[in-house]
Amino acid sequence: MATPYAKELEVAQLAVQRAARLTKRVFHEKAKGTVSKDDKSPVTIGDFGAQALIIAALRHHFPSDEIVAEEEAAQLRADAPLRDQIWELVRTTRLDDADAEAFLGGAIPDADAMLDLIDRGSSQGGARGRIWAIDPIDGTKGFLRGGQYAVCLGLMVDGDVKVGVLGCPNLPVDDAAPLTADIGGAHQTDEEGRGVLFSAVQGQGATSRPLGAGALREAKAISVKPVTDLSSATFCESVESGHSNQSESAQIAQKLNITKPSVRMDSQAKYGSLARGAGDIYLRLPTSKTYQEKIWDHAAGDLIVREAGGQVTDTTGSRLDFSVGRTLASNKGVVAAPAAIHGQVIKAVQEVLGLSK
Ligand SMILES: Nc1ncnc2c1ncn2[C@@H]1O[C@H](COP(=O)(O)O)[C@@H](O)[C@H]1OP(=O)(O)O
Ligand SMILES: [Mg+2]
Ligand SMILES: [Mg+2]
Ligand SMILES: [Mg+2]
Repeated sequence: MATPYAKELEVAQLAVQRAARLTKRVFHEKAKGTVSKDDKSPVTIGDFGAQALIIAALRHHFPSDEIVAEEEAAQLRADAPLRDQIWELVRTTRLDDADAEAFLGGAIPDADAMLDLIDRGSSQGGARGRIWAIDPIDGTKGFLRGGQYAVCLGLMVDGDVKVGVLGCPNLPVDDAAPLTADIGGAHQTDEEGRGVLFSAVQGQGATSRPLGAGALREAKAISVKPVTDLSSATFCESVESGHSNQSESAQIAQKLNITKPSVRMDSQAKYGSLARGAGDIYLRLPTSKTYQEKIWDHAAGDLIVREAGGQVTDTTGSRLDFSVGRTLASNKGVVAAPAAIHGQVIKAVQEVLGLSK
């Protein structure tokens, strides 16, 4: 019997790898074609281009699947120079391996087809059927700042995440590298030391491999690091204080007798770092009563950490619920940690947030 979701996994891994290749080209450009969206958050030509490439591959293999993606093409339809800049990027980005490129369905025919593909990400999500969640660049602020970012893709079936893939071009390849916020010293070029592809299928464990430019590279099984002494634990959180309450996380760390300062890192790279034991705890504490986390910001990371032996819940201790639409409308915040200590962490979170019963 074939391994469940083997094809979805392979398509997702190669699609993320190809999209990451496009984002790396933009990352090294001075001008990243940044425009601001109606919610004032930034988006670059890399976000749009990566979304087009990923959706092209998904449509080629799974044409009747639904897609929830962060970006939409409306702005591009009204801005021909921006559209053409993105089209040039998309047209010229492919995997080095001809078989892998053909497997993804080959080139997008023209700029209009590219716009239509970007707009295929408008599903409202929900609890029924096969729905992909795409964040083409998660951590756009990190991307613009020269920090960490991630190309994120997850597949939900009836609201339950079955496949998760994260492409993290700026994380060190070495799973054992200490967790640092910066992207490695100047000596580390892309090729030699950076770029990781994390993936997981429900019930089949989690892996990491070097992010390649062609066929998939050799994978290694990964797992969270068992924490014996909490006081030496490393906890990570957003760089952006607007995305997570950093004073509350400091109080929680104090309650847990954690002495090391937090590692502040952009994007779902934090989930990947936990899954391979580089970080121990991820705290994402609400900064507003109304903000609802997007499903594309968490689907892949949630599965990868849990398949690596971690536990991921919101601040009340409930699992993240991906079945209620484009957002995690029934959750507040995120707490991720090795399963053995998650209960202790949640207790401290609830005491500090005043949620304890
Ligand atoms: N108030 C908020 N609370 C939590 N996450 C937020 C908030 N505002 C934006 N985000 C999202 O945080 C994600 C990045 O997470 P991190 O800070 O850990 O890198 C982005 O996808 C960003 O969405 P957006 O793309 O709309 O800005
Ligand atoms: Mg965004
Ligand atoms: Mg995001
Ligand atoms: Mg994004």
